[in-house]
Amino acid sequence: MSETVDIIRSVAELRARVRYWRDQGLSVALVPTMGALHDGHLTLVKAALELADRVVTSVFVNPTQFGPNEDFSRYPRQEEQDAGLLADGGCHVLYAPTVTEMYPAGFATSIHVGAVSEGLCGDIRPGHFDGVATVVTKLLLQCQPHLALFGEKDWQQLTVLRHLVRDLDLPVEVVGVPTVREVDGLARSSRNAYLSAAERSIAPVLFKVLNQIADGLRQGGAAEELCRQGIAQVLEAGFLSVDYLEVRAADTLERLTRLDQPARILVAARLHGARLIDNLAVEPAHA
Ligand SMILES: Nc1ncnc2c1ncn2[C@@H]1O[C@H](COP(=O)(O)OP(=O)(O)OP(=O)(O)O)[C@@H](O)[C@H]1O
Ligand SMILES: CC(C)(CO)[C@@H](O)C(=O)[O-]
Ligand code: BAL
Repeated sequence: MSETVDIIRSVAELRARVRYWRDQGLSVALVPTMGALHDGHLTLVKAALELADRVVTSVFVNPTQFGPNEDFSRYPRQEEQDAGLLADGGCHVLYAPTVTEMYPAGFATSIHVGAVSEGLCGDIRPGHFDGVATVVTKLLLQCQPHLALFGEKDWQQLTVLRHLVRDLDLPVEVVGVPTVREVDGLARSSRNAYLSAAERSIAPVLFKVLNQIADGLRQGGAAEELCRQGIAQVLEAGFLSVDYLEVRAADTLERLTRLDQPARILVAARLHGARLIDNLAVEPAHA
């Protein structure tokens, strides 16, 4: 384990470091994050260290993926603590560019990934996935890693980024990492820090409902009815609203009525303190 992690803030310095590694024949993995690191992020770093010789973790709270009424200004920022966690986790470089390094004056380009960006979080957070696709393209071109790792917790994001890399022939392998959960099933998320104690005790109902719907689908149930019951259960538990609870094809994110192909059940719901998302894989018996 390293005791410190090198902090790099400029594209030029990051490029030089990665070129130096590549010249030595070392492989490089990038773990993009928005910081406030938790076990979910550290699991991505651990997976990256198993797959590559050198690991860069980026911490950048990307303004362009937040809507005007979202939590950009209050999103947790704790670089010193993040640097300590990354050092303990064996990460080699923390890449933490400033907003002006990432978006210099006059920046005017945006990347839109069609189809899989629409619906679900794409409808609820207009422009969100354009912001994500644009910043991830920049991070990939700045770092030029062999691999980039993303969490399955953000399944629509992972799907969008797989399409982005495929459609633009970006020379990087996208690796998805299964969701890391608390013991009661709640997906680890930086935004869990916004929850009050009472909300924290309600939050695991999301994972419970996802599992119930998966069981219902495996028994031949109709997706729409199972989701309708699930929404009622989430609201009854104390959530203020449900943005969506849907069964989609795992790869194309097309809406499914029954479990006739590998699927993902995806949910986003709001407590007073935070909007939480989660999802669960479910496969037909003879997929
Ligand atoms: N519980 C988790 N398990 C696996 N991967 C995760 C988990 N939480 C986050 N990640 C992944 O870490 C990367 C960085 O995510 P991010 O920094 O937005 O953290 P987050 O906890 O998802 O925060 P937020 O509260 O903003 O959703 C993404 O690829 C995300 O999918
Ligand atoms: C991929 C990402 C780092 C892009 O800002 C962000 O959307 C996240 O943390 O999931
Ligand atoms: N983890 C997804 C980033 C976002 O919610 O903006």
